[in-house]
Amino acid sequence: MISVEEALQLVRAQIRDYGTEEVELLQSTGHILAQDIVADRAYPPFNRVTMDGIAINSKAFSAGRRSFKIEGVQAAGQPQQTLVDTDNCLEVMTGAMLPLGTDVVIPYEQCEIVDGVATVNIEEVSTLQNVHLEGTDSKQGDILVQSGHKITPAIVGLIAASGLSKILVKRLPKVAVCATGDELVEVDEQPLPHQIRQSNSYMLIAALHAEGIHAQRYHLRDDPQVMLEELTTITNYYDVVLLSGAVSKGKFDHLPNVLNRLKMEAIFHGIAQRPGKPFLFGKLPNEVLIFGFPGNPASTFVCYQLYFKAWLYQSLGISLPVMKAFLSRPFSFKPNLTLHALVTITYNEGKLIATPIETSTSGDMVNLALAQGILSLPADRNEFTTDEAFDLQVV
Ligand SMILES: Nc1nc2c(c(=O)[nH]1)N[C@H]1C(S)=C(S)[C@@H](COP(=O)(O)OP(=O)(O)OC[C@H]3O[C@@H](n4cnc5c(N)ncnc54)[C@H](O)[C@@H]3O)O[C@H]1N2
Ligand code: MOO
Repeated sequence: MISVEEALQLVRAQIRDYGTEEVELLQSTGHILAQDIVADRAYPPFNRVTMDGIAINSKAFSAGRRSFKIEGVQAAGQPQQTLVDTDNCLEVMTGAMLPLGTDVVIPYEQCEIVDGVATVNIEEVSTLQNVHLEGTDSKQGDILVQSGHKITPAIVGLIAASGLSKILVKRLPKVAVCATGDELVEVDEQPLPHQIRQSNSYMLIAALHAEGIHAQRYHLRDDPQVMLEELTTITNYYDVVLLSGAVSKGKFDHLPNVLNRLKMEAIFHGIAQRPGKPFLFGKLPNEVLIFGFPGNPASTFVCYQLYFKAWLYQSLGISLPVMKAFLSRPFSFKPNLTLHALVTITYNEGKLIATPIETSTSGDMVNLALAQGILSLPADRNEFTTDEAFDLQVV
């Protein structure tokens, strides 16, 4: 068995580059930009009114004028108007262009309007108050988002503002998620007393969605010949196969043998950790990667979060956020294994505090569902105090 650190190194060493592809902007969240996003106009593109109210000329105000006849209304979406008489005002709406001849916006709350005349009840104004000046946020031609960034919803908004409905992104791997085991039935089936529903593949596919990956789901029965045939087809089409179950020592844990017959190079099988000890990782002659997660739900989940994501982020050239958190109470764990404790996370006096979730085994999917993070307690000791910070991955 290898250590967690060795396993992570071996996983990260299998970098893959799947090229680039064009995607619809609304399908791009979670992808990595493969082009710079350039401002096709300034931000904001014009002097933008930021309060509903009136626009005046500051010279009139300085000369002592406090009542302004309303010449008209400048709405958002209307071409720029001009204040004809600088002793007058125009009503202006948030998002409108600041009318020519005006340089101060006074909100309605500071005016009283009677019979088409706005009287202001303030004694001081400053030039360009309540105006978001053209080009303050960026100039035309500036790079707004650099290639290599992970696309967030706010970035989607900015790309839309830049006039692109399709963009170039790094192609994500094609992923198959395979549940194994004769005990598994479909979600909408009623299980017999000896059966369970196949929840791990749903958990994995949901986790992959957050990375922008839309995986396909398969169920492999505990029959080595059928498994071999199905995996032959699957591994000819997908870049990565995530399997759950059938990797430990049981009589029906056929996966290691079947993968061996597919000529998989086993990069490792077994990590000194809990959960997820029998994790099997390998690559096929056609470079397809195999993540054989142990079937217990917490094992599948933790191995996905720690190892698959480490590999994915490394391949995409982005960093997986590493945080540190303190235990909420002293903790002891006797086996010489790294314990990936499922935790809830709180914040106290500038520190992240991780509280281990009481859980029975790695088969406990009920308490797994409460986890907000994974706190990794190293294998080299058995007692863990509250004054040392440990690696935390938020899930
Ligand atoms: N003699 C030994 N037995 C076991 C060892 C060992 O080292 N020696 N390791 C234990 C550990 S640790 C784990 S973790 C499990 C992993 O076993 P497998 O990867 O072979 O998984 P299965 O036996 O197929 O299933 C384990 C458990 O998980 C349930 N399961 C499987 N797939 C799904 C799914 N898609 N959705 C929901 N639940 C699933 C399955 O029914 C079993 O209850 O092995 C220990 N044994
Ligand atoms: O890998 Mo197992 O997860 O310790 O139950």
